[in-house]
Amino acid sequence: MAIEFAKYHGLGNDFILIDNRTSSDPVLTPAQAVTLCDRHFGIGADGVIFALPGLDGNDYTMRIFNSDGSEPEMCGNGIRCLAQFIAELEGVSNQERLYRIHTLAGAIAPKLRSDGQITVDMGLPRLLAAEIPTTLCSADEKVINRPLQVEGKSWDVTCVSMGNPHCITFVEDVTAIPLETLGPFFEHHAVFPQRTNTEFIQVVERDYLKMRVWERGAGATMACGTGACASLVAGVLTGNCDRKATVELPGGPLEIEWSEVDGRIYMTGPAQKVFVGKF
Ligand SMILES: N[C@@H](CCC[C@H](N)C(=O)O)C(=O)O
Repeated sequence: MAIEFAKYHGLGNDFILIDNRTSSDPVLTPAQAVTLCDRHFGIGADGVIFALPGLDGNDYTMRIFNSDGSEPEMCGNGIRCLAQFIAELEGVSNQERLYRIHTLAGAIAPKLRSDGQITVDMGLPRLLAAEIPTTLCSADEKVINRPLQVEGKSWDVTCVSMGNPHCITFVEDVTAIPLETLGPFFEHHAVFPQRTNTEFIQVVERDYLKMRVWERGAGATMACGTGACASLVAGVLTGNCDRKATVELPGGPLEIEWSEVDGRIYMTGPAQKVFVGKF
């Protein structure tokens, strides 16, 4: 059986998109996703995203497998790509449109804008240790600037869940971080029972952050939408930044706002189709 796909990216965080609207289960297994994501023997991607029928009154459901086959709860860059992909499937791209998407992190609402950007209501950040989850402190406490020993060094970390877990640490210079060697030690640290995404953040201005990310299940990526949202929240909680800021990633900028009005996080950025194919 031939399966059609479209390749998309959000600031270089790239995905294989599958039209899965006729079935409520992904048409691929996690193992098949690993093969397709391989950059030498497959199509190459940070993950595979499935557009499934909506659940709980939502328009669609998003499921995603990381490039290692694990299934995360949410993906910020991925949901912008999914919204663009769905609009193309529906033949309504280039129009303003709001979708409600069921994810394992709850309902998420991406809005296609007339300027080509996509603004996503990412919901409320979750801050309690039990919600991350982490054993860094007791379950009902927030993890703000707590010391964590990694590779012989003490890092002050702040943990935020955007449905998926993030561990954020503020550094002088993001370019000096040996991401490939350090990243796996954070990801698999014993205090994170479901592993973690890790963001290294340099505060350039209170409204301009530079970020490098080591993603759970995908390694170093060019961008992470949930990571940018979690990092802005961590920046506010630690007094490092304003509630609205540009987060500059290796693949480009995301605009993030933690609304004072409703407490929700809003993320704005692009999604780009690269090519389509069949396998
Ligand atoms: N790149 C994504 C996050 C994808 C999921 C992550 N690797 C996890 O396992 O939580 C984003 O843009 O948010």
